[in-house]
Amino acid sequence: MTEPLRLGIAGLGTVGGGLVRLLDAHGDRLALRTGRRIEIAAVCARDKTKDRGLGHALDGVRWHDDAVALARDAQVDVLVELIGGNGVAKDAVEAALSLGKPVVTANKALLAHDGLALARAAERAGVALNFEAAVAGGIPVVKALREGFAGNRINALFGILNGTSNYILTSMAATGASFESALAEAQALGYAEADPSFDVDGVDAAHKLSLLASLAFAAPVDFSAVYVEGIRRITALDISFAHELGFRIKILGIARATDHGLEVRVHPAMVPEGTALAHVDGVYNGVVIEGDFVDQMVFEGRGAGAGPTASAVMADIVDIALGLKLPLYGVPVDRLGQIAMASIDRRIGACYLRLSVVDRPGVIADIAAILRDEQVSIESLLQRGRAPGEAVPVVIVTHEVEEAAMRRALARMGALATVLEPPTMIRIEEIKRA
Ligand SMILES: NC(=O)C1=CN([C@@H]2O[C@H](COP(=O)(O)OP(=O)(O)OC[C@H]3O[C@@H](n4cnc5c(N)ncnc54)[C@H](O)[C@@H]3O)[C@@H](O)[C@H]2O)C=CC1
Ligand SMILES: N[C@@H](CC=O)C(=O)O
Ligand code: NA
Repeated sequence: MTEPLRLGIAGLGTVGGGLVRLLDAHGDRLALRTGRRIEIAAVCARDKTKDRGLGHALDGVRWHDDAVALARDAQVDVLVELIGGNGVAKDAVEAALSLGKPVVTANKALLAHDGLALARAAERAGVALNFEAAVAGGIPVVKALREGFAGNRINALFGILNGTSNYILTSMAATGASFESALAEAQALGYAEADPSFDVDGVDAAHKLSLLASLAFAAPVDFSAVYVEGIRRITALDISFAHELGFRIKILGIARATDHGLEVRVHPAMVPEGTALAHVDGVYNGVVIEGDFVDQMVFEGRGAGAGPTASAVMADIVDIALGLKLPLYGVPVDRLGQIAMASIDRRIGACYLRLSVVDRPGVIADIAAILRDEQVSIESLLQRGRAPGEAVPVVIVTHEVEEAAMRRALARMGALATVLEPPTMIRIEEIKRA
């Protein structure tokens, strides 16, 4: 057996703790697989005294209070960054790369903002910067895109990329849980980000989507170019109407090459019931990738949580132990292309609209007139209940419409005195086969 591979683990929370447990359980198996013992040389976290329930797994392991000092520790061969965010995590990753040490990270926020510079630093140092855990948790989707799909031009990829928001939407639909209580459960299970608004506002999914799109299209996709909308405005009423109309509400990340550029968007969507993604529930993520030769492939698995995320982190460590080293975005930074982004205004697709209107003759006629003026064609209209003079919900499903026209119509409908709240619009995504 050759020299051990000595890890420095920065962060001992959900993922770091999971990794320690995984190595404790599978150290022998991993040594057989890689021909090297994978050992923890040093760790770093905020609170040295905290009981993390890790038994004796960290006995004799050196402790650092500072993640950069951990990265620089001469006994550390690989930095495993599991702190998160763009502060000390970034400093530690940069410190490791500058010393020619490979890095494994689960930090999508860091890579979505600084991935290009860090990819350059890793290439300069001639080491790997692996991030399988950063996207779709335990699903090996980075590996799939970087290796398995290498022979394809990718036409589109889309899916459910955030476990916490999927958990919330699923709980609201299945048990009638409130948004707040479902979020609290997801937090208690270790699924949520340190700032859970990243989960519920679509930011985390957008971080992940920008990474997947960069890999898929071999061009850096700036996170700020991603259109982002979260799930806060989704109500139990929308969920129930969705079911009635044959849909499930999911928050999707979509990256698709179109004639007017690359669409990269994250938003709640009505997903047809007969598709695989409609049944990806709870903390599970689902990713669909369309390659020109391989056609469509669907991946499903746990997108968050200690075990699945640690599994992805360990897969990256094993690659390093085996000497596998691939560029962050699949191709070296100086061979990456440029790609024009399509504005969300150019999206063409059907929409679900829900309006809270005064139950009074003529209201629907006013709404229909606006839709006619903006050339929005109605597929169906549903009014539930009867409450003369009071508020009632009206649901409209449109035919395909350009986003810009839909928005103009929404603004005009929202301005009607008889429309009592800003209208809700949820895009209907016609997903072929998957
Ligand atoms: N929890 C999950 O299911 C998943 C998390 N991730 C990513 O993994 C990373 C870690 O996430 P979690 O384990 O959930 O977070 P966590 O909050 O459970 O753990 C963070 C750890 O970092 C330590 N830490 C925080 N600030 C520090 C500092 N300034 N110096 C040293 N240590 C510090 C904390 O003490 C804690 O041990 C994040 O980048 C997150 O986005 C990725 C996939 C799934
Ligand atoms: N907070 C994230 C964790 C994994 O990336 C999620 O809920 O998906
Ligand atoms: Na993954």
